[in-house]
Amino acid sequence: MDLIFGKNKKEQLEPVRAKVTGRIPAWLQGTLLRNGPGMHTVGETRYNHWFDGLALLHSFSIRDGEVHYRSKYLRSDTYNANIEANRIVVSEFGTMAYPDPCKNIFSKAFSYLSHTIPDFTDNCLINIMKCGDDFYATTETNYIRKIDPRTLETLQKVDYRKYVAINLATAHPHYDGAGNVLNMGTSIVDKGKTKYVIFKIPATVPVGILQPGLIVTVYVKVSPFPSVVYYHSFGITENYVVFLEQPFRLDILKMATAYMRGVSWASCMAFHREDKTYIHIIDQRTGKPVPTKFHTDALVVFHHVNAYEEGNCVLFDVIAYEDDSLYQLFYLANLNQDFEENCRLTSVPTLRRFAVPLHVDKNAEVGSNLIKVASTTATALKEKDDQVYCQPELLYEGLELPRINYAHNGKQYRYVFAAEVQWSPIPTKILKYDILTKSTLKWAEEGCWPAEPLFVPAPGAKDEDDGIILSAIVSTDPQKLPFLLILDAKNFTELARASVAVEMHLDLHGLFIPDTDWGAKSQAPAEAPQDEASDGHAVPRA
Ligand SMILES: CC1=C(/C=C/C(C)=C/C=C/C(C)=C/C=O)C(C)(C)CCC1
Ligand SMILES: [Fe+2]
Repeated sequence: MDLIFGKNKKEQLEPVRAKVTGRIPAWLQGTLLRNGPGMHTVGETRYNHWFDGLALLHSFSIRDGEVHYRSKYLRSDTYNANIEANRIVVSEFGTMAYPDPCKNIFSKAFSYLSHTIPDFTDNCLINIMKCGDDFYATTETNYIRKIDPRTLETLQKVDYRKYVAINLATAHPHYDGAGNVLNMGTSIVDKGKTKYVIFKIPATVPVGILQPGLIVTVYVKVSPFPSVVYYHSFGITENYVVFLEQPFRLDILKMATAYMRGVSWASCMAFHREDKTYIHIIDQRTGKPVPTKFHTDALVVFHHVNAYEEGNCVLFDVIAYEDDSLYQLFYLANLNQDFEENCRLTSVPTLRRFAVPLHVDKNAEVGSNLIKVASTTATALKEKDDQVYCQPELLYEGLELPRINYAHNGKQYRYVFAAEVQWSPIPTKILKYDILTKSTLKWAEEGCWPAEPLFVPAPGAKDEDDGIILSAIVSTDPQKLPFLLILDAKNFTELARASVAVEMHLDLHGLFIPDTDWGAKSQAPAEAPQDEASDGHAVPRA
């Protein structure tokens, strides 16, 4: 397992041509760009957690039935400082690092006191964000790194704090129809208060870099210090934002002393199973929340799947856990040979649908179900003190890394594409879940670990599932090369696979850039391949 998780991956700087079998649809022209941790050891030092690894970008360029692969480490300030020192000198989620190991406790304390809130890492390893014509690697701190999606070169470092008062921001922004970015962030101590901020980055950002003043704050929710909710994503409907105040919290007082105590940020996070989860529904135009206090049981959600409005309700779907075991399992010490034993989730990720009434009749009877929508069995029960208790509908058990046809984001939809996971967090299958018929289609192959399945719509698509699924597959079998899998999203049959003789890493998230999307200013990139497929086999043209 260390081969897949802990081993440092080599970059593939020159595009390498993949060996394609099957037929790639002629319309599929563009670049699949993805991000994830690729290096966990620097010199003699090793990160503790898989989410700490240095960001390794990789891309599959698909053009005229051919596929070219390349990968490059994000040259973040963190990467450069580590490589120069030949050891880990910047703290990450699960690893606290000390730039100068000779410093005693007093100088450590001084170093802390001179940074009331630490300058977090710019190791943007989680996702890729599109802003106008620009692309950024993202993580959950205040930094994003602009990248060149063609060459995977690292460009400017952008500090969100220059534009909006936040210390943390999600790596899962949303986009509206005009391409404006909607994201959420947290200001951890602003005049003694914690603020959750919804902000917008207009798509008209000038080519180059974010400009001050271009980020517009939409909503700020304030909660008393020191409670800081940890959240990894949020949901949007046409008019609302769905924000889950889950009892999975960062303890700011612990964080303030973590550096001195020599413990990681991750150790300052805790799940409080005795608490409730509060559901906030915020009007995007006014920034005002629906005033009723909606709550549900304690849960942990990393990924929102989709949300939409129906019959005076907001319906929203999430992948929910009953504890925080997911983050515990990704400590590299667990991801070793005894992986099967060490790596059992104590709670299986489940797809759950919540229904929240937008208007609550003050006279409704206590105990009555306020949901009149026929499409779900989720309930919202009126309580004595005008609170509403939401009980979700369980749709499917054992899935993570959900994706949808993004044209249906915020709207009614039918299909969830995801990786199937059971008691271990490692995906072994790709799955299509039909919410209407509650049926599934699956793809699996011996020893194959699929990445998040990404849906790309076919041109002129009519049905929600008219298109293909892209997933990068790594294998536990050393004889089997990693490959890009292309499935027909309708019936889940394999259309093609593109194998590459490289060390591919298990990644997290990414996006597909159709060639038609490259800014008018530039052409789709031409590849100058180092020809891997020149072994005489014909590369089929669709
Ligand atoms: C560095 C750092 C953080 C990083 C968190 C990361 C990197 C989380 C990654 C989560 C993933 C990959 C989840 C997948 O489902 C915090 C805790 C926000 C705050 C303190 C500083
Ligand atoms: Fe994520």
